Amino acid sequence: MSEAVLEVEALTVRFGHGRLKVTAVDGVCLHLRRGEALGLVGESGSGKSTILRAITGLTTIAGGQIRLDGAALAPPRGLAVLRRVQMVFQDPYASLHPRHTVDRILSEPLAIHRLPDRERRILAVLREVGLGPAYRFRYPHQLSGGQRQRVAIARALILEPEILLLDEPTSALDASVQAEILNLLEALRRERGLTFLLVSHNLAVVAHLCERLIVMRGGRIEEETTAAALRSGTVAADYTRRMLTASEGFVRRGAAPG
Ligand SMILES: Nc1ncnc2c1ncn2[C@@H]1O[C@H](COP(=O)(O)OP(=O)(O)OP(=O)(O)O)[C@@H](O)[C@H]1O
Repeated sequence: MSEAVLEVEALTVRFGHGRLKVTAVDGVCLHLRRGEALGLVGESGSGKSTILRAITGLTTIAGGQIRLDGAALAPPRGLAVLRRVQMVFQDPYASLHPRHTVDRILSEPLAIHRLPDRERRILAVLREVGLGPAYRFRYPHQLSGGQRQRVAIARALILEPEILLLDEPTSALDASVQAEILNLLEALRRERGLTFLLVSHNLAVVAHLCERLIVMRGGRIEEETTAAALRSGTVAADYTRRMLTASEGFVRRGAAPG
């Protein structure tokens, strides 16, 4: 078994001041091995997105440590770290600049990271996410929701990251498009040997992409389990069982997204 590429140790994140202080993440530990896909599930407000934001350095941490290949990350994140760990957000409508073409959206990270071969990289990554060169000079409003999310994935991939942090990557999409994007992500992980940390409220989505998952509740880890245990309904915590029941039809339909 390979070593952990990403380690989160006793991560604590707080927001607000005084009596309004909220502990959004409370001593969370998680480890990701290279090439693994780990899911983070849990009710709204349980701290899932905050963990991803803390890893990328978008959120200041109050305690704990985040390590990449054994090296502790300090704020602000350097370009080398940002290149290795890329994030894909839920809403491709909000995450793509409305007045920038796909070409410009994909060129920007290359310019920031001073990567050569712009032309070759853009055409290659568009092909990889299933969009031909015809899409290169379109604006986001000239794309469907699924195509926009493909562009958002291409923008992350163009830097050749090792780890993708996926924050509800399919929940803004129609069910049929969700399945296409999940299949694309699965293929990319296999072909590029990527490591995924996926946040989703949808247990079927997590079971589709991840072998292992962590159930969050109130900023803490409630249970660590596997997709196989979810499918067979053999989860330990009552809370996880209730989530499973609430994910209507999950057990009956197996791990199909929807
Ligand atoms: N920037 C912020 N300022 C203040 N409080 C915040 C901020 N970001 C998150 N929180 C609070 O931290 C807690 C955890 O939020 P977080 O977004 O991580 O939850 P989540 O599990 O991702 O929820 P959801 O599934 O709804 O996205 C919540 O109580 C939220 O209100």
